[in-house]
Amino acid sequence: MSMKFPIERFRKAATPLYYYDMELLQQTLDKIKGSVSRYGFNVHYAMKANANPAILRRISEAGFGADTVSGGEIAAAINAGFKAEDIVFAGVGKTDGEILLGLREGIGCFNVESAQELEIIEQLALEERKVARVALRINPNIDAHTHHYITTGLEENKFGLDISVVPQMIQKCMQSKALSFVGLHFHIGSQITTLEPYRMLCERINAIQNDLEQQGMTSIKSINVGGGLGVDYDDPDKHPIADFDPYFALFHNHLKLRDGQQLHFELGRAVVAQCGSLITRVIYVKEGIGKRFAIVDAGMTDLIRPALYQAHHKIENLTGAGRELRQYDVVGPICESSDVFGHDEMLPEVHRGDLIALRSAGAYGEVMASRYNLRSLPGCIAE
Ligand SMILES: Cc1ncc(COP(=O)(O)O)c(C=O)c1O
Ligand SMILES: N[C@@H](CCCC[NH3+])C(=O)O
Repeated sequence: MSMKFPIERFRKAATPLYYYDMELLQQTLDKIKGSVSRYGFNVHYAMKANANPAILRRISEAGFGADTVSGGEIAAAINAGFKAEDIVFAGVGKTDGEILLGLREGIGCFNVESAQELEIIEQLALEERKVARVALRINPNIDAHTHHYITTGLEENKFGLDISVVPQMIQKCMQSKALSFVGLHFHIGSQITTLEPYRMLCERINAIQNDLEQQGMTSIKSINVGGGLGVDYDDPDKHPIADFDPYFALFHNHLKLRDGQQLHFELGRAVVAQCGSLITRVIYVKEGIGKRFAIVDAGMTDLIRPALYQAHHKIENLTGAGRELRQYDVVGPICESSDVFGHDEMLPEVHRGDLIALRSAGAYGEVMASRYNLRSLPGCIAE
């Protein structure tokens, strides 16, 4: 069964717009909370996936923390009601200004990605007379078997620290009055659709913990395993809520947490992807040579995932019920040949003015929109 869309609202609205089904978001949040509370785990929502204020507020009200990657995200998280101590801050290139913001707001943790970054955080914390809580992000060299552009835990990737430098960085934290070491951070990639990479991650973390303990380092209070759980882009109505139970159970079963150690997750896509759709209007239908194009008013500026990762979002003609199926390339108005949402899509005959939904667009959709071609940013209905 397809999602129920408020089509009459869309008819009156300017398009393109992002539509968020807030009830589905709430059900997803309830499901995650039920699932993690069984094990006492924590979730920091990776707000890079979607920082729409209505979405952020709903997620903060549900009691999640926030995983941020910029000063802008820290500020937006605080505005949306996330408590500073529940905010973690990752990223390979934190600027001095962003670190200062994190220190002054008193965020929960800096996920540190290089030895030089640790030096700078220490120096700035000393100047500010603050203690920075830090976790070290380790690159576990695990293949997440996902798109090349969104794998993050391989040695060739820029993210995280090589394990060889971690003991001396923990020592540095122990010796500094401005640094407080809280734990280890990992994140292996995004849109991961099998649990095997996570099982490997658990084994890797178990080995790392054993090694560090043998070197006398026993003060790891928290383990953060990042996010990455994938969603079903092919059939969003079959799986409107991702398979959270086996995912959390895997960590419960395979990760050897020490007494009192906390486990954190940083899920983004699996929280918000399915509640969002990009709604666009057909401007023209054009007969090409051996092709028929449905030219819509949304483009790669509104949803860049197809152009950037060859991703496919399910396409539905919301206003074509009862019409015969015909084949279309669904394309946007941008002056780029990659501005294509779908090739050879079978859709109920498309007419000018029809409303089209690009499904599963709640994650890395609106937040990645740009003004290329000096277009306006897409609108939004969240209800
Ligand atoms: C450090 C970190 N944590 C969490 C996430 C969230 O990933 P996802 O949206 O795939 O759950 C990302 C993005 O890949 C990330 O870079
Ligand atoms: N933006 C990507 C995911 C990147 C995740 C951030 N590390 C996507 O749309 O799939």
